[in-house]
Amino acid sequence: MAEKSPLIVALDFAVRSELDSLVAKLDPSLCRLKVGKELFTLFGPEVVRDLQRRGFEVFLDLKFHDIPNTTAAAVAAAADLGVWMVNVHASGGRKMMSAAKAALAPFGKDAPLLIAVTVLTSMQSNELGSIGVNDDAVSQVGRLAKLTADSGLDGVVCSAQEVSILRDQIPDNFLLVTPGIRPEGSALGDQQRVATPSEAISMGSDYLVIGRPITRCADPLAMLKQINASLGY
Ligand SMILES: O=c1ccn([C@@H]2O[C@H](COP(=O)(O)O)[C@@H](O)[C@H]2O)c(=O)[nH]1
Repeated sequence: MAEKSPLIVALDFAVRSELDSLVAKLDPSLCRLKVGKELFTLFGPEVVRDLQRRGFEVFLDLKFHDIPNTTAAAVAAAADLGVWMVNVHASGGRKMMSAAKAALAPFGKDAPLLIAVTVLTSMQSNELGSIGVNDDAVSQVGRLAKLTADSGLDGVVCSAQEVSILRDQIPDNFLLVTPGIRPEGSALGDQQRVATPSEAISMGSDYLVIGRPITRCADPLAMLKQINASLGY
């Protein structure tokens, strides 16, 4: 078992005071934090620096998806910011992902982990045809995970439902980061391919991304501690 909790709390907030009030209750020994598109668009890199000053490792979840030159520059900018993890969309292709990985070479051991999003956890297999994918989610995730590994990245974002199948297809140290985590009794919201924290860990997820079930519950700290305890942390 890893020494530190595998939980990454997704900070999806529009109101700065609500963010600050939650973060003040958390502790870097309990979780890492994820800054996504909403928070970064509203508050910019300073919000990342603020979380880092408080001792948190930050996953910058901006899911870059652009031509190789632009994506590589964006990933290098994230590395300059000192984030722990950053991501791109695997559907940007091999050239884009390889360029992003190459852009991290100058950062050496200080480079962030670079992972790629496969199929969003808000999508079901039956929606993939509408975006030109004539396969189910498991097959498409497997295809994009292999492409990501071949492009030299550190791992993928997928749902916990694909993890046990993926483990047979990818290198041992390839990271599987799984959102769509819902503790028993939590509302699914827009998530479709879901698992409980214990299911995700027992299937082999390395990191669990959890937002609303923690951030929108009456006592976020108690919920975070309860999930950690259920996983043995
Ligand atoms: O496939 C994906 C990729 C990213 N996410 C992000 O994870 C969190 C999940 O938040 P919840 O409130 O627990 O649903 C959110 O920030 C997404 O942008 C994802 O859900 N699925």
